Amino acid sequence: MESSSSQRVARIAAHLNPPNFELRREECRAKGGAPGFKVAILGAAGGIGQSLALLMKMNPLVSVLHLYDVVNSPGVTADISHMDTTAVVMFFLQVKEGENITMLNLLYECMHGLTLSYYCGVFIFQVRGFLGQPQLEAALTGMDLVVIPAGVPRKPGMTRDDLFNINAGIVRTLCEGVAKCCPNAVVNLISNPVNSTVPIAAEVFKKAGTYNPKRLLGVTTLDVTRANTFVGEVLGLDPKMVDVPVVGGHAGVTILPLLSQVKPPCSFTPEETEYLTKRIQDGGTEVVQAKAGAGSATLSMAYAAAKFADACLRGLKGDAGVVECAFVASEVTELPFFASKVRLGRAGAEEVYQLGPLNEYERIGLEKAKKELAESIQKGTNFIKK
Ligand SMILES: NC(=O)C1=CN([C@@H]2O[C@H](COP(=O)(O)OP(=O)(O)OC[C@H]3O[C@@H](n4cnc5c(N)ncnc54)[C@H](O)[C@@H]3O)[C@@H](O)[C@H]2O)C=CC1
Ligand SMILES: O=C([O-])CC(=O)C(=O)O
Repeated sequence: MESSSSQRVARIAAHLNPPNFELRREECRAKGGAPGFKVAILGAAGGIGQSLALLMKMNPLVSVLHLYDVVNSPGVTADISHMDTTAVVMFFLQVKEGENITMLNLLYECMHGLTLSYYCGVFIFQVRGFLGQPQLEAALTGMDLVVIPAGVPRKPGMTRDDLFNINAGIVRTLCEGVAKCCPNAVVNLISNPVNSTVPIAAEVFKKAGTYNPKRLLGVTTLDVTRANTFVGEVLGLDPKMVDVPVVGGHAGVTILPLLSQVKPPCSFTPEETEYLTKRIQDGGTEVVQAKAGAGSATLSMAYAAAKFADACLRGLKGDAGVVECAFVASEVTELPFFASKVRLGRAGAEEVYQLGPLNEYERIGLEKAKKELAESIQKGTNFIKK
């Protein structure tokens, strides 16, 4: 029989390593085997990258965050690293066989006045910064998830395709790094034009012999968050309650909201359908014009990217039923890539869902979307192949 709770804790602590109140620095480090995923953001000092880094720093599924950019990443890293979020606390008990000590006993005793660190390993969230091409490999090595918002944004009057000439080369270089240093990582590609940059990434990975279509996902979540918001406004519902599938791609008419499949089930007048479809398709342009030369959506995009990255991590962790729209390798249409709902799991995009029944308005929209998508996909593929 234990004479008192504190004696018992002292006895447990004698079995721990280190057996004192001080945590050694190396024991505070998130490392192989520590809980949580390793995530890199490439383009982390940009408009999207900075806010996304902040949101990922708050995600309890992440234990290591690498921030890479060609400019300013040390400053962003120093700044983000001072956030006191997410020390993932994990018990590493070394209780002798037959000691019959449960977690509940321990928690109870913690609550009775002894410091938690006395018998816990604390894996502190790490943020590390990487600057410029020579540090790309270090930034990528060992990552589970790589999120790529690197590249130039639109100015008023430009299409996303106008960004191709600059962003195609940036995406190629970064994906070559992924193929070399973390070929099994899940990649979330944000850089525009997504309809072409995803095919570019696929060709880079094929060339390197590392292509796994389940692990390459173009991020179209912002189209969904816009659709949920605008539909919520029309219906007078909290957007959190609304689920609008948005399929196709991520530019103009390739963005196809399926308003006939909105949850909760509802109907729209032809005028509402026309208004909502146009507003969702032109959501990016609406922000570009409002920013008047200062870039495109960054805050809502960082929110959407963080939401999508979290879904990917929950899938990797083994959570069931994680479903999001994304632009992926697909057999849903005759095109090699298409955005639709996908189920995220340990393998990445484990299942790509069919579109379901479309109404006449959506069938016409689908044909327009496929025509433009085919050209954008071919352009991306040719950039690497030719
Ligand atoms: N998929 C989507 O739904 C959305 C995509 N975007 C796209 O995301 C991209 C980034 O947008 P913003 O963050 O607003 O632009 P930004 O200009 O604010 O930031 C881009 C960052 O990328 C960095 N960068 C440039 N070349 C790089 C390289 N070779 N390696 C690493 N980093 C590099 C820049 O230094 C900069 O910090 C744009 O292409 C934009 O069109 C934007 C909104 C939504
Ligand atoms: O419109 C842009 O250029 C940025 C973007 O992709 C979006 O906001 O959906």
